[in-house]
Amino acid sequence: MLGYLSHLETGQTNQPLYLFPMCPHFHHPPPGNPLASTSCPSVCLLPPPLSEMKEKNPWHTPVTIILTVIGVIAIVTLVTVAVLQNKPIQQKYKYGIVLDAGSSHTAVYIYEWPAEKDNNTGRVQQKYSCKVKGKGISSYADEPQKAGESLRECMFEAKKQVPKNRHGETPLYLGATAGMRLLNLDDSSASNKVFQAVEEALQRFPFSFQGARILSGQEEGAFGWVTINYLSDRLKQGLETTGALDLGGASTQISFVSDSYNGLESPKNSVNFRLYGNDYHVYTHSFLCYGKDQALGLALAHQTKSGPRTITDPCFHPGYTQTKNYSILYDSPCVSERKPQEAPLSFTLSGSGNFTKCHEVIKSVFDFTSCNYSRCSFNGVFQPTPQGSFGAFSAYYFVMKFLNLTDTSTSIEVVREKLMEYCATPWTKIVKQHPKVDQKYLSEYCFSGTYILTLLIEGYNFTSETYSKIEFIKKIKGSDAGWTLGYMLNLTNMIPAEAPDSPLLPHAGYVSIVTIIAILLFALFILSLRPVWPTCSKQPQIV
Ligand SMILES: Nc1ncnc2c1ncn2[C@@H]1O[C@H](COP(=O)(O)OP(=O)(O)O)[C@@H](O)[C@H]1O
Ligand SMILES: [Ca+2]
Repeated sequence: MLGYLSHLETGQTNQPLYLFPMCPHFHHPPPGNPLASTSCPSVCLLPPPLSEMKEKNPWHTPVTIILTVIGVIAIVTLVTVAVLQNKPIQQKYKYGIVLDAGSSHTAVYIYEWPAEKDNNTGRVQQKYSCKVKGKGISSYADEPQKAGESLRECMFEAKKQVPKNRHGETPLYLGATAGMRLLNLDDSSASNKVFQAVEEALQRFPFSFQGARILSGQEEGAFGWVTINYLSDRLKQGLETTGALDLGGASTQISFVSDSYNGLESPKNSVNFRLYGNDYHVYTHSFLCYGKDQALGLALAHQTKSGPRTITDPCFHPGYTQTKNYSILYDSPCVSERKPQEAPLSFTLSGSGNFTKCHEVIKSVFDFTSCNYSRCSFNGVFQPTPQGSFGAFSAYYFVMKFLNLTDTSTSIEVVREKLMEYCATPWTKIVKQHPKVDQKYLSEYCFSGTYILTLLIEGYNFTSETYSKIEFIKKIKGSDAGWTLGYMLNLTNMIPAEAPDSPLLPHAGYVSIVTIIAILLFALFILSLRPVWPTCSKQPQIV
């Protein structure tokens, strides 16, 4: 609007309408006293009449217009530069590959992290995972070549997933766990041959192969702990940590920080870390032979001591039968010494689906009698009382998820009742209810569920209260819970011992401050023009 005062004739009332665009609102003068309302409100700077304004309006002088335009351009440029300068550059990623050679199967994990911030971590995440077809590498003891070949399909996939220009610098690790630990105990030359075969296979890929090795039980437990605490950002923020419970096929790990444990009572159960400026004394233990597949072997060995031809197994559903070979069952070093002297070739197992009896059988595979420390879990192993929250992953998750028991706010008594009912369900009904589930897994969920509960409550001494602090998890923020990420972070030195220096302000804060200052400067510039504006000393003229 050009004029700041207009007099419009309204069609019907012929009332003048006064418009003061510089005032906070327009208003009509009361009838009979048109001038009364035309006086400028005290807070409003009343502009001069149009004729005067045409001469004096500073906005209309070329210098002011140029200055304003320059001012606006300067502010826009300043803010744009501030935003762009500090904006993370188009992300480029680096990669790392870890093969988890477990007792039951091998999985390939690819991790990625922003290329320019290796050390500032909290940012490594799983990009891709591939489950190798077939069994774990330890099952290829008699044909090691095939162990190498089994990895090829997933490794070709990995080659596609990592950009070509990064292949050469991408570290590739293979870590083997309890399956290979057992094979190594049983036949070290066979285990060496398996390693040779997988190394040869992996070296053929364009990545930077860093070797294949067996992780110690301590490493497996401790890196699982690092993974879940890293993924939940507890390490970086110095928060109270979460314990880690990993249930594999051949071994199981428990790792947590306890106020009552400084590492002195049983040094072999202690792992110390300094991460982001904090010291952690982590209690960890790995029980070889107490993964769920080997534990089933222990339970079967307990029931076949005398070499019978048939057994009634309470951990399998009523109506379930299976013939098992004695030599295969007693092949594992976990039970080989207990092989009955005179046994037939095989025995037939018939399920009876009795949770209470199954619980008794499972309890018999733990030794609760000896303890040379202040407190033990089982088999004479030192363990402080479980403390804080826990993440339970791998087979803990698979089994409890299947059984619909991942909600740990459910009391232990109710969990027992549910298992009792599940185990007692006839096998034919179970198969009908789950036609798509692999029958090997399906037949064992009653055993596995009962084993998990026994391991946690009687084995590790979780109580009704501490049980509710366990969370059964598969992934955290899209990355699988497991030892592999922690293993890679450790080997690539990606968690700094000291807290990294962070910028004074986060990016958003920096941009906001620059913007506010720019706006204030602009406002100042506008106000600096104020003295040449007219004030309320003059009354508006009514035309
Ligand atoms: N869907 C599933 N249901 C039940 N158990 C599963 C499922 N997927 C994997 N598992 C079990 O999880 C365990 C994984 O153990 P694994 O990592 O191979 O052994 P370890 O860690 O002892 O070397 C195995 O007992 C395997 O049978
Ligand atoms: Ca495992």
